[in-house]
Amino acid sequence: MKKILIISFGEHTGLSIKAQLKDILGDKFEIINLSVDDSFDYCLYTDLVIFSSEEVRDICLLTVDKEFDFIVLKRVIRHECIDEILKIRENKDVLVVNDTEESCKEVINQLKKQGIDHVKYYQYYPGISEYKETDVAITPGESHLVPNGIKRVIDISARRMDVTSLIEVLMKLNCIEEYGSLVSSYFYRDMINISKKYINMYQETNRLKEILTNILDNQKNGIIYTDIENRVFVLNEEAINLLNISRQDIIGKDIYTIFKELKEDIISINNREVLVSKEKIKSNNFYSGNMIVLNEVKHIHKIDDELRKKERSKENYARYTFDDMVGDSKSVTKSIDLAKKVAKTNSTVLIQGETGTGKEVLAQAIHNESERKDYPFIAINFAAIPENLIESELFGYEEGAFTGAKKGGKIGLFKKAHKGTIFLDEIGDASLYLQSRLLRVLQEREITPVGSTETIPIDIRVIAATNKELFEEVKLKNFREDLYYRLNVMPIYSIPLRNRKEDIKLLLKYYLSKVTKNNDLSSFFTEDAIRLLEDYNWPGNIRELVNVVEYVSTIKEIGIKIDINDLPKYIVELINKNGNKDIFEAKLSLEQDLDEKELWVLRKIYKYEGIGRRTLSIISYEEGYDIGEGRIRSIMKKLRLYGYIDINKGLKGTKILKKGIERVNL
Ligand SMILES: Nc1ncnc2c1ncn2[C@@H]1O[C@H](COP(=O)(O)OP(=O)(O)OP(=O)(O)O)[C@@H](O)[C@H]1O
Repeated sequence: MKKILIISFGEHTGLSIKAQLKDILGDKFEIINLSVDDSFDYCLYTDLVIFSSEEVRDICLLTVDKEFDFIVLKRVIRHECIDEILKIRENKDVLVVNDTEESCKEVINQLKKQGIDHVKYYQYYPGISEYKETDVAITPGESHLVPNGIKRVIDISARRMDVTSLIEVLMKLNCIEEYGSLVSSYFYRDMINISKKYINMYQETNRLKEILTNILDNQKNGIIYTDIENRVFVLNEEAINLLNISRQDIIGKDIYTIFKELKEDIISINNREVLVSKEKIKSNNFYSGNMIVLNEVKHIHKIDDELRKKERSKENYARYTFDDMVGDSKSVTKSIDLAKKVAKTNSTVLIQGETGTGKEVLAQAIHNESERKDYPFIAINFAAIPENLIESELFGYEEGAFTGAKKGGKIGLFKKAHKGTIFLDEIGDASLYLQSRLLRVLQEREITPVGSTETIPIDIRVIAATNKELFEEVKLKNFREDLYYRLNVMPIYSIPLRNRKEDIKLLLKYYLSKVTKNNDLSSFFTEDAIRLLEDYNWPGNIRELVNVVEYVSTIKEIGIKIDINDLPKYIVELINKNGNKDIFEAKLSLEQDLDEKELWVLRKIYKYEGIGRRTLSIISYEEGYDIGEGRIRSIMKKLRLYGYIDINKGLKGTKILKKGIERVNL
């Protein structure tokens, strides 16, 4: 059996050459591999000695003075490993890692010879005293030698024999006839693989190009991509359409032959208003081109419009319509007819009326009957939000406008209401300072966020409401006269329940069917109870009536009608004592309606409007009342039932009502 000896710097290289030879020659030859550091004299008389490189040959021949047959291999970097190296940025420092200095040099030479010379190579091998600090390394199968700190290692595995070297080996061994065809198919296979790879890449690139073109062409915005020299590289259909230019006429052209300058601005292009913006594109952290976006202003308005319509579906939504307004009485019918007419206009509305008469319901119904119904309905209660917060709630603020301001700023309620309706509830409670701010908004129809100098135009309909006699407040100089007249363009009065007694039965029926699904009053109440409820003056108006219905439906037992004694005690006592006259003067009877703890809670709500159950409970412990959160909840329910407070979620919070204030001040 013929023998072949392979000599290389490292064992790894020798083993790889051996494997390649075996792949072609099979087991017909005995193949030994040794390193230059081994003693190889004893086996030099083989049929052929193969040096893995010229450097190896030179070292070996220096130490040996025998004649023997040898060849020096030419080796090449495997094609499948080249792509990764080609992806490295030009002029990047790259470490070439191998087991010895010579083998490092060999790989570097080889890379350069094969034309891969766009990067700067530096050697690294075990024992090197100093080496270039970088974050990319290339190694021919010696990844374990790569020093720490390298982020990307490209393993090109051991280089393979060049075809000419293989033919030389076969000729020296005298077996070219036998193995020639095998060699050609061995290398041919390689070429087929390369071709396959490039065909796949080509197909993939075409597919990606097609996807990219589809994505770009389906954009509503015009998009133009330029290279770093501002030459147009690609653009989509919408850009072609907006610029009214053919693709061929613009590709490769300097973008500044089309646009004088490219700063974010609205410009007119072929009689269309277009918002132009330019952004630098980075690829692997390097500036690689620019993207110019052309956005037709009418599209922006459309998106804004859609967003605002969506906004409506959240908390900024008006639930009530005129269909929800129960009432047959002449006064109510007249008031609803007027409100329906007002709804069709864009005028500011001022709704005045006692608490609980349905001012907010009316405001929502007007909004839903108006052309603004698909846009937000934003309500803000001037009596429920602390004075220092109202300004930023209404007008929003810029980032960093004050300590504690949210990052990115905040959109004010006026801006949120754009295109819709803003409901300024309890406007009579607005401070004089806020009144002057509001006056400006109503006059100028623009807002200035807190901490900003920029004004934002707004298109809103204003509906204000109050349970104060606003004109009296003007006379007392608590309310600005000019603002009063600005608001009082369309005055509507919300009628107290005691002035529309014929609606009481209707309302009882309506809410009974809502709460119990039963709309037969006579099977629910005794006649006396109904009469008493009709006689009652309802100082808390419809809200109080709703609470009473909720109360009686909770305590009602099956088969037993609600009688006078089942009604809330305070109603019965007031009726007995006063024959339904001068209800608010019946202070004595009221004194017994709340126990000490209940009164304490009412007082705290009066003092700290908007206060929550949890805080109330904590304060109660501090002040020695020891009232748990659960008990506070039931006390609050009772206070609401008695018409002393109104419990709202969100911005409004818990609010003391007129009747509650009177009770506290007894
Ligand atoms: N016409 C109506 N028909 C049926 N229910 C009504 C009607 N008007 C008001 N309500 C009901 O009465 C209650 C109080 O209404 P709303 O909050 O609109 O009164 P308000 O006058 O705004 O009160 P406040 O001045 O205390 O804010 C709500 O539960 C509402 O559903």
